[in-house]
Amino acid sequence: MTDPIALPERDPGDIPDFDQPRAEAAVRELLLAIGEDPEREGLLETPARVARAYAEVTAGLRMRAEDVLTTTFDLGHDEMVLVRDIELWSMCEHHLVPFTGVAHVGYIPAESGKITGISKLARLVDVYAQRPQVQERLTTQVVDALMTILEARGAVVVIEAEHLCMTMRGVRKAGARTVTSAVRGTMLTDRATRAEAMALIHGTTRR
Ligand SMILES: Nc1nc2c(ncn2[C@@H]2O[C@H](COP(=O)(O)OP(=O)(O)OP(=O)(O)O)[C@@H](O)[C@H]2O)c(=O)[nH]1
Ligand SMILES: [Zn+2]
Repeated sequence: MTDPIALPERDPGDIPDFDQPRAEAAVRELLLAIGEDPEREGLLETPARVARAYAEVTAGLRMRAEDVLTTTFDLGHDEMVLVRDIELWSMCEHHLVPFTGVAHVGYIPAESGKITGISKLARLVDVYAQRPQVQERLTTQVVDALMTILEARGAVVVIEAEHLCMTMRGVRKAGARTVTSAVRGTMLTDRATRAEAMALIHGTTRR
């Protein structure tokens, strides 16, 4: 059985284009299944709208991490870079409802000092967030991309998110936040570095 967390990365080239008519037909079916009338005025455009919304929130399936981490500079900077509180919207693959929160993404550049633009770290989060996901996989995919594509010496990703499948339905526990973290390379092996990253993430060095 394949490990549901460590899903093998699919090449976006192997993923068919978003099938708008098929998605519209499925939404229409869902409306019928819940006992609604897809022909009533307010719902006439709904299948097309919902389909477009799904295309948007799953756009990451057709994107490659290496295509967003393109801009790299050789600044000779080899100290930690960390972007905190990157807003995040993703979709839980179990219920297809959103989970939302923040990602904190940090890395220690390669010795060559190869770094990327800070906005690219936020784009990287979106590449993996805009797909049906589980939070654990999202976390490890982002950290592994930093290690392989930027050849970072170390990397850390912490995600704090609220899952609507836990708040709007099911167990209905509003406010519960799930925290996941993934740590690689020197961030894992060097205690001081790791402590520095965690202090930055938790904002204890802010003042
Ligand atoms: N580990 C993990 N679990 C998740 C994530 N998103 C949703 N889940 C959980 O996936 C589980 C699916 O469990 P099931 O028992 O099959 O589904 P369910 O009957 O709808 O479960 P309830 O949500 O408890 O009502 C639930 O416990 C969800 O809370 C995630 O990102 N990571
Ligand atoms: Zn869910």
